[in-house]
Formats: sequence, structure tokens, C-alpha cells
Amino acid sequence: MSANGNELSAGRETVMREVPVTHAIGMRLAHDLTQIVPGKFKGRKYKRGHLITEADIPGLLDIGKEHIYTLEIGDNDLHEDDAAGQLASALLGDGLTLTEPHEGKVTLRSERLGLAVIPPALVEAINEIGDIALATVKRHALVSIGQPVAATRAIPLVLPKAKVEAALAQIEAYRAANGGEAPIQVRPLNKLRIGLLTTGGEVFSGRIEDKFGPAVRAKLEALGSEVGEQRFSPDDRQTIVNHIRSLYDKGYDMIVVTGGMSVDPDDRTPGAIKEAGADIVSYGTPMLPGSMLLMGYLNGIPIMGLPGCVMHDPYTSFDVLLPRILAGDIITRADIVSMGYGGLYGC
Ligand SMILES: Nc1nc2c(c(=O)[nH]1)N[C@H]1C(S)=C(S)[C@@H](COP(=O)(O)OP(=O)(O)OC[C@H]3O[C@@H](n4cnc5c(N)ncnc54)[C@H](O)[C@@H]3O)O[C@H]1N2
Ligand code: MOO
Repeated sequence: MSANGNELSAGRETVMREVPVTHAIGMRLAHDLTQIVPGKFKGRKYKRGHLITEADIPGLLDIGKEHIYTLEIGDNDLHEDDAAGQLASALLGDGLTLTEPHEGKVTLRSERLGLAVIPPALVEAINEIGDIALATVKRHALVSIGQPVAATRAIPLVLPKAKVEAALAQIEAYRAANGGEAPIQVRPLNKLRIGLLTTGGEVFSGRIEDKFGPAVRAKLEALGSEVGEQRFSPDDRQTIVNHIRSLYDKGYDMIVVTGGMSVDPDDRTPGAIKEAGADIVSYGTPMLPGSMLLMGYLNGIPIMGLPGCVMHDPYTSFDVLLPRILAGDIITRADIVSMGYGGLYGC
């Protein structure tokens, strides 16, 4: 049979034959065979190219294989492993490595802790072609070493070359429009020194213990950055302004101010950040938790006002924006606006 159904195409056609496993001794498997035991195992039981022996037959029957294919790939087709591999290689950029093909799938794994670069429009254009799947993490996701960032898989065992060529053409067009950049990358995070100012009369006076410092420190250190200095301030606007200016003068790469971010009369932080001279990208972020976060720039240095939830909730708007800032992105109003869709994490 012809796998691509195009009887007019020139060249040798793909030939697939079904052979009962009981007659397959001495033949080689044309593709990986999978076993799934719910809750225990999911993966390759037999590898492509495996030479079938009599001892394999009960195991093949156990995973529901009464027949196997013999396969001669024609000139106009590709084996699933090769289709997935070609697509994955074309997408591969800095900070990623490819896995070997596995059950028709090739994975792009991160080589570092960093920020995923993924173009959603290209991912959709490739998936629009059909018969070849590309699944990725979300763009701007923080990824760790070894984490899968994208994976390609051919849907049929044998795929028309034209489908892969269509996908490669999309990738080529993307590279041409983006200065030759590979579509999928993991950008490294810069190591920043942060000046931290903790506001709140109850903390300043020693009435309660500071919990913001340890929380911010832990989040920064997990991403390779550090708090250079932490200061404390009562809820006095001018005192907060003076501290911000002094932290700026000390040359920190970023300034973070905690507490006093919401609606009470003692919440002085947003006004003080503005008075210190910052350009405010947004006060208010459409994500919960983290809605009262302020993002701004003070003479080009990122400055953030962090609401109380950041010391309490494991994942807030701070966790979305911080990796991007560390990767060197300038946060815009459009970035903030886009955070609302999918931004409800419970609050
Ligand atoms: N009526 C409204 N109430 C609240 C709103 C609102 O819009 N309207 N917003 C809510 C949101 S969202 C958040 S988040 C919280 C927190 O806002 P703030 O950043 O202004 O936090 P504070 O008022 O300064 O403190 C709240 C709470 O946290 C404790 N705190 C603050 N800093 C520290 C610290 N360094 N160490 C330990 N504990 C700290 C503080 O003592 C308070 O208990 O507001 C919602 N409410
Ligand atoms: O800034 Mo507040 O969580 O939305 O918790």
C-alpha cells in the first residue's frame, strides 16, 4: 500500500505488510512497541530494529500485538522517528539538547535553568499541517535543567515527506523574520543584586517578625540572584522615598519594596515608588494572587512593589515576572495585561 496515498508521485512507494507474530521470528521490528501498566509503567518494551525470537512471542501477545509490520519506506515518505527528529532539529536553539527518538517522539530538553522562548503562532502553524504534533511549555515559562521544553511526534507510523517539508518551511520563514534565531530556546538568567526595602510599622517596631525578607531571598536565590541588602521602614512615605533613592544610588540591579501595597491609609508604597521618580508600567496586575503588585523602572532599573501575598502564596505575579526580568526582558504594559487570562491560581 502507499502510505501517502499519492499514486502519481514518482519514486519507490512505501510497502507495509502485516505479519502474524507467530510467523515473525527472525524479523526486525519496524518501530518501538509500547507497554502501559496503569500506575506502574508506561514506555518502550521493544525497540525498533529488535530481532524477534521465539521467546518474544508471549511478551508481544501480552501487549496486544498479534501482528507486526514489515516496512520498506518509499522515497516520498518518512519513518515516524525520522519525521520527529527532523522537526525537532530544525526547532532546536540555545540551551537545549535533543533526545533520541522514542516511540516516534523526540524531546527538546533544557540544559539550564532559564526562560523558555516559544513562538505560539509558529507552534500553531506547524500543528495546523496535521499528522505531525508539536507540544511545548508556555512561552516565558521558567524551566529547570533536564526539563522537557518541547516534543515532536509523528502521528502515523509513516508520514509523507511533504508534511515535514511544510513544517520546515514554516521554521525557515520564522528564522528569516527573526534574524536567524532558532524558534525554541532557553535563555539564561542573569545574576542580579537586589536592594530590598521592607515597609510596615509592625515589622519596623519589632511587634512582629519579618517574613518577607526570607520569602523574597528564597525566590531570588533559587534563580541564582541575591539580596544585597535589606532595609526596614515604617509606613512613612518620605522615609520610603529616601530609602528607594539611596538603594538606587548604591547601584543595585533591581529594587524591591514589600508591604503597604493595598488600600489602607497606611499603604504608602505605590505613592512612594512614584515619588521616588519611577516610571510606572502598572500598579495592579491581573493575576490572583499578586493583583496588588507594582512594576516600574527607576532610570532603567526594575523596581517592584510586592503585596503581602508574595510571602504567603507559592506562585504569584512576582513568580511570573521575576524570571523574565532576570532574563533581561523589559516588562511592558502589554505583558502585564496578558497575565489575566490563565492567571487565576486561587487567592
Ligand atoms: N479591602 C481590601 N482589602 C485588601 C485588598 C483590597 O484591594 N481591598 N487587597 C488584598 C491583597 S490582593 C493583598 S496581597 C493584601 C496585602 O496587601 P499589602 O501589600 O498592602 O500588605 P499589608 O497591608 O502591608 O500587610 C498585610 C498583612 O501582611 C503582614 N505583613 C506585611 N509585611 C510583612 C512582613 N515583612 N513580615 C511579616 N508580615 C508582614 C501584615 O502584618 C498584615 O497582616 O491586602 C488584601 N486586602
Ligand atoms: O496582591 Mo494580592 O494576592 O492578589 O494577594
